[in-house]
Amino acid sequence: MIEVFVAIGSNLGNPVAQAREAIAALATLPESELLQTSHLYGSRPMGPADQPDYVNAVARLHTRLGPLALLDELQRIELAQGRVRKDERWGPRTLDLDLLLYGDLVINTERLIVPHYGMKEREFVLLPLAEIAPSLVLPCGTPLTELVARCPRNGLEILAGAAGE
Ligand SMILES: Nc1ncnc2c1ncn2[C@@H]1O[C@H](COP(=O)(O)OP(=O)(O)OP(=O)(O)O)[C@@H](O)[C@H]1O
Ligand SMILES: Nc1nc2c(c(=O)[nH]1)N=C(CO)CN2
Repeated sequence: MIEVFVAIGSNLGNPVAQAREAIAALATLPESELLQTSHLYGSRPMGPADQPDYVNAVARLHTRLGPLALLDELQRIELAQGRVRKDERWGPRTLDLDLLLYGDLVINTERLIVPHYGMKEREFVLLPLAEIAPSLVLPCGTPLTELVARCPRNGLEILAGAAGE
C-alpha cells in the first residue's frame, strides 16, 4: 500500500456538504483505505476575488491504485458531484480533488504532476496537511513544518469536523 494525500476544495453548492460527500466517496475507492481527514477549513479564494470563499480539507489514504488510476477515480468523483470544467483559471467549482503526494514518487507528465505544483505555497493545503501529517517530509527533502512556518494564513480558519461533528 502506498500512502497518498488528496486535497479537497469546494466553493459552490453547499461547500461543506460537497466536501463531506467527497470524503464519503474517498472512503469507498477501490483497493484503497481512507485513513484520516483534516477538519474542514474556510479559506479566501486564491485567484479571482469575485467568487465565494472555499471549504478545504486534506485526506490521507492507503492505496494499491497506480497514480493515473487514482487520478481517474478522483476525476470521476469530481464529475459525480457536478463539476463542470470551465476555461477560467482558478474559477469557482463544486469540487476539486488534487493528488498532493503519492508516496515519495515524483511525477512530471502532461496529465499528472506530483507533488502537486501549487501545494508548497497554498495555506489551504499546507495547514490541513500539517494537521494530519505534522512530521511529513516532501520528496524534495523539505519538512512540511518549514513550509507551514513561512506560509501566510490569509484568514484560513477551522470551520467544522470532516464528518459533521
Ligand atoms: N497532482 C494533480 N492532481 C490533480 N490534477 C492534476 C495534478 N497534476 C496535474 N493535474 C491535471 O490538472 C488538470 C486541471 O486540473 P484543474 O482544472 O482541477 O486545475 P485547477 O484546480 O483549476 O488549478 P490548480 O491545478 O492550480 O489547482 C487535470 O485535468 C489533471 O490532469
Ligand atoms: N482558497 C481556495 N482558493 C482556490 C481553490 C481552493 O481550493 N481554495 N481552488 C482553486 C482552483 O484550484 C482556486 N482557488
